[in-house]
Amino acid sequence: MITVALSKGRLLKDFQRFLKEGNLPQYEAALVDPGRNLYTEVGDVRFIFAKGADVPVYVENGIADLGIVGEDTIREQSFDVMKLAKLPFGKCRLSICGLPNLAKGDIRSAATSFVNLAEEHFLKERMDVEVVHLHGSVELAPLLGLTDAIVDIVQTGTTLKANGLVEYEEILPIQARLIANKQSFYTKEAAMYDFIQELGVL
Ligand SMILES: Nc1ncnc2c1ncn2[C@@H]1O[C@H](COP(=O)(O)OP(=O)(O)OP(=O)(O)O)[C@@H](O)[C@H]1O
Ligand SMILES: O=P(O)(O)OC[C@H]1O[C@H](OP(=O)(O)OP(=O)(O)O)[C@H](O)[C@@H]1O
Repeated sequence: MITVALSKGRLLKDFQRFLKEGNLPQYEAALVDPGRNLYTEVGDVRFIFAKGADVPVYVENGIADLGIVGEDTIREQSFDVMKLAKLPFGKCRLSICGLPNLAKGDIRSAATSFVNLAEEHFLKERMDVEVVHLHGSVELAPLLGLTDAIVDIVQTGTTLKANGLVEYEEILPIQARLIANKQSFYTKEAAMYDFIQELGVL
């Protein structure tokens, strides 16, 4: 038995579509609507449904052998896991955004849920920017004068446009990643390869 950690949000829906397109009905059917179930088993594969940010925690600690998580999650906080493959879904980007006509030199503060990634970028760019941590609805910050800019995920641009904000600079392209526990390939080699082979992502 191998355990695969999945998020319960948009990446689960994307993975379901991926399974449907990949003609893997046995797994797709099990994931259609887990409801309040936090795990399900299909043959020798157990899927657990976690908060996206917690997926790498289960993989790093060997509770899960594999996991599907956004690149942003495993870049914002480092985890001792194997990054196996980029998956063809969950595509978005982490960008600097703000009100129109904001000059780069005028950015003195930026709100974000990705403090480490934002501070890493501003340090690299030698920009003296105060990073303010928010947990969500980050677009409010420049609208209400909390910060000059934001560092947030942009996918379609709909949220920015709806709030009169513009995207200035992409700092990280993002897509879903398949990650693995470092010991699982030694202890469950055959089962790991069988499942990954079925997904066709390596
Ligand atoms: N518009 C978007 N907003 C946030 N994350 C996005 C977006 N588009 C793609 N993603 C990717 O999806 C991941 C989040 O998906 P996940 O399934 O973990 O949770 P969610 O859909 O954000 O729901 P929640 O975090 O509220 O449970 C992000 O880490 C990012 O890699
Ligand atoms: O470019 P768009 O397609 O508008 O997507 C970007 C928006 O989506 C996310 O918010 P959301 O509320 O969906 O997710 P969250 O709960 O992680 O903030 C993100 O924080 C942006 O606000």
